[in-house]
Amino acid sequence: MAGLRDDPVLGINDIKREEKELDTETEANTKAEDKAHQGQGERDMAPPAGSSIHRSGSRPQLDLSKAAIQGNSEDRDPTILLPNQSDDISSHLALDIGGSLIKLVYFSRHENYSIDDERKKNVKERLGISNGNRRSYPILGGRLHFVKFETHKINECLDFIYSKQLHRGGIDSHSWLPYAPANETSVIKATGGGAYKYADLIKQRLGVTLDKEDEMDCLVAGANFLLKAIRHEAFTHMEGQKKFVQIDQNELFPYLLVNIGSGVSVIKVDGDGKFQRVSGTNVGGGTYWGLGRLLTKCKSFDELLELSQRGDNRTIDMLVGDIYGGMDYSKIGLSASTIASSFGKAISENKELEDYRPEDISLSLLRMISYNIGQISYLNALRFGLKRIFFGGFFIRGHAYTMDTISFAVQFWSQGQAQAMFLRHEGFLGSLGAFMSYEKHGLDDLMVHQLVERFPMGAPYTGGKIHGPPLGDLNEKASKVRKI
Ligand SMILES: Nc1ncnc2c1ncn2[C@@H]1O[C@H](COP(=O)(O)OP(=O)(O)O)[C@@H](O)[C@H]1O
Ligand SMILES: CC(C)(COP(=O)(O)O)[C@@H](O)C(=O)NCCC(=O)O
Repeated sequence: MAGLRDDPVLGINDIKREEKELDTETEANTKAEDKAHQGQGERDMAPPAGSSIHRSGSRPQLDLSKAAIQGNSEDRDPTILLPNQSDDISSHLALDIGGSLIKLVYFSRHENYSIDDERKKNVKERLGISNGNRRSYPILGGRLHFVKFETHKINECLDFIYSKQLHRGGIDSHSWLPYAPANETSVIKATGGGAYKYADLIKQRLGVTLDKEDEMDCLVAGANFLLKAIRHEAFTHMEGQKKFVQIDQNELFPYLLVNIGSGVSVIKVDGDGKFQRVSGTNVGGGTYWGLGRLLTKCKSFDELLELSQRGDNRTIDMLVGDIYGGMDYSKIGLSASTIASSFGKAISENKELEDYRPEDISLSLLRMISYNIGQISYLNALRFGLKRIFFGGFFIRGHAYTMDTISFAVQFWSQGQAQAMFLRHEGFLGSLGAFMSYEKHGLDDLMVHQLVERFPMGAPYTGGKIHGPPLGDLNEKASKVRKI
């Protein structure tokens, strides 16, 4: 094939030979993929080669069949592979502009797309195989990427979008989609309050209009997509142990979704598009970061979280034992180590304000807010008789102590009847929902049992390391409560 790359003018025999090669390569790729699945012991879950979800009409669509997380089980905000994606979707980008963070989801074609592929595309087009706006040959996969920026640094986010030309369908979209109308991507989907607040700025900087989607609709759509379509998305986290949970699609609803962003929304989800926001609290992620910054002078959220890992909250929090002379208050099920009053010990007359360590303050604050949210969540689950509570939002930050505290509160108050679960794409529910809203991507058509996970099945589910004092012996405390 020497010289082909340099010489775009091909003879008909070259074109036919190219065409044959293309088909052979496609077949080989399919086989290789099937083999890879077999190697993971997941052959039974893979659909027959070439099968994909039902698609109607001739508009390019997102193909979620075989959608899977890329990377190992501990990766943060992992990329989602779409191995069967064959259409080059123009809806490349969606935004969730929240009170604290901007979340981006964007689609890219498979990285291996190369000049070779461009050559094959030309061949197809010359042969007249191209089918209007729909290609009739696979582009062999794509990816969903997840990126976030701080909302107050929105200009950095816009620079990023511009540098990758995401608002115009990606950096190489013009060579790829020569037939796409120039204004096709001039509207991008956006949700969150910032979709209203920053609409003018975005129009000014990128020349695009935001098509605004309701934040709650998007949160629910994003959560349902992840819970139905992505294996190893949801997990429990107790005493430092992370365990993935496989959710039977038929038993998913109803569930409680608690999104801990700047503030907290509590949503009862009954189905796709069927939900009710049943509660909320203004004591959320913004409270931890805002109050934490005031009290510790930390420069970043992560610095505040790191501080908490070296903290001991017992110097700040008033424990039951502090009040009861070191004893449990067993009659009402409280051990001596239970926090009786968050920050209650910071009133000591023997200490100056400077004597309270930022590390301890950060941990007290983290425990107070996480525990409180866990408790409110449990009460709402109880209100509606729900057993499963999924937590999303970037307050969680994949942080082991935060998740353990929330789980502890749910477990303790429900006496083990309700379960807290977390999502690997915790903070991207809204942006995913906005992305999905470009089209009805046919979630109902998805044969979820056919979806496969790409990281090795044998990956250890170790969970994050716990820093800080133990939360307490849950079994001991719970049994005490039951005795009352
Ligand atoms: N880098 C960060 N900067 C600011 N807040 C962060 C960061 N990482 C995690 N957080 C936490 O995430 C919260 C925002 O979560 P998010 O789900 O993005 O909500 P929102 O939509 O309100 O921005 C913050 O209030 C803070 O607690
Ligand atoms: C107003 C919000 C929906 C905005 O979402 P966010 O940017 O915090 O993710 C949220 O902050 C919230 O639900 N606050 C709690 C308000 C309340 O119920 O008291």
